[in-house]
Amino acid sequence: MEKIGVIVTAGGAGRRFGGEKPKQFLELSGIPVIILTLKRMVNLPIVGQVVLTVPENYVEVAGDLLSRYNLAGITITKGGTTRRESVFNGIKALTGNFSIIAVHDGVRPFFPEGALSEGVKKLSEGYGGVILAVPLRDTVKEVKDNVVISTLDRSRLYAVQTPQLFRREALLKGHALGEKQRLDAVDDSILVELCGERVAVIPGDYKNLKITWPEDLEFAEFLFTRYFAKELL
Ligand SMILES: Nc1ccn([C@@H]2O[C@H](COP(=O)(O)OP(=O)(O)OP(=O)(O)O)[C@@H](O)[C@H]2O)c(=O)n1
Ligand SMILES: C[C@](O)(CO)[C@H](O)COP(=O)(O)O
Repeated sequence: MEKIGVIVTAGGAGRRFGGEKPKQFLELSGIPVIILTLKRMVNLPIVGQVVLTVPENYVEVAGDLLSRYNLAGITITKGGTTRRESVFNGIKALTGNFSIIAVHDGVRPFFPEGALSEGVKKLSEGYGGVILAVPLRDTVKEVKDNVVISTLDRSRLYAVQTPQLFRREALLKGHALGEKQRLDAVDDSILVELCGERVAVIPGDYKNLKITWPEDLEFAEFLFTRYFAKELL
């Protein structure tokens, strides 16, 4: 099986979450979120190398955490001001010459276990990238000044998740464009899309929560206890 390079990006400040410590270092049942994400990632047979990005002033903290939780072989690098810059730093820190690179949010500890292998399978059909997404479950309306403009066709609307997998050249091309135009990209897929690459969607999971707002941590605690504690404790 061909191994892939993985960037776990955790270089953000967590402004929407708020608080002193970036959300990736907060704990679920006593274990830092970023450690849970890495623990579920590093031992997957498909993973050849993991690069972790963290805010510059957390590089040492992250190193100590990896030692404390016996997570060996992970390269730590400093993040950037934006997610795009952090991932770009991560790409530069990958030492293996992987033809497929996955990017994953450090604050999504509950990604589906088979996501990377499913993504690799889908990429082999000739796509530049593969992303995880789930169909929107709610009715969605466009609203302006508290008045409904329209009701959208939700059958075409998906909520996007990570991991996202890319052919190396497609990701490099996307990030080169992002650097050149100083784009503030919400994900890596958009950079690859802008280069004209086709990006496929495979099923994500509603449990693949991104910890963004304070109440997400409470929900994550529930998900952890209910579904993941057995695997991780
Ligand atoms: N400069 C940044 C910004 C974000 N991220 C990472 O990208 C993922 C998803 O981003 P988001 O939830 O937006 O994180 P933050 O930027 O930390 O949050 P906020 O936008 O609320 O400040 C997180 O794992 C976050 O750490 C990153 O590596 N570098
Ligand atoms: C890639 C991503 O996780 C897609 O959900 C991204 O980080 C989302 O950022 P958002 O600004 O919180 O939507």
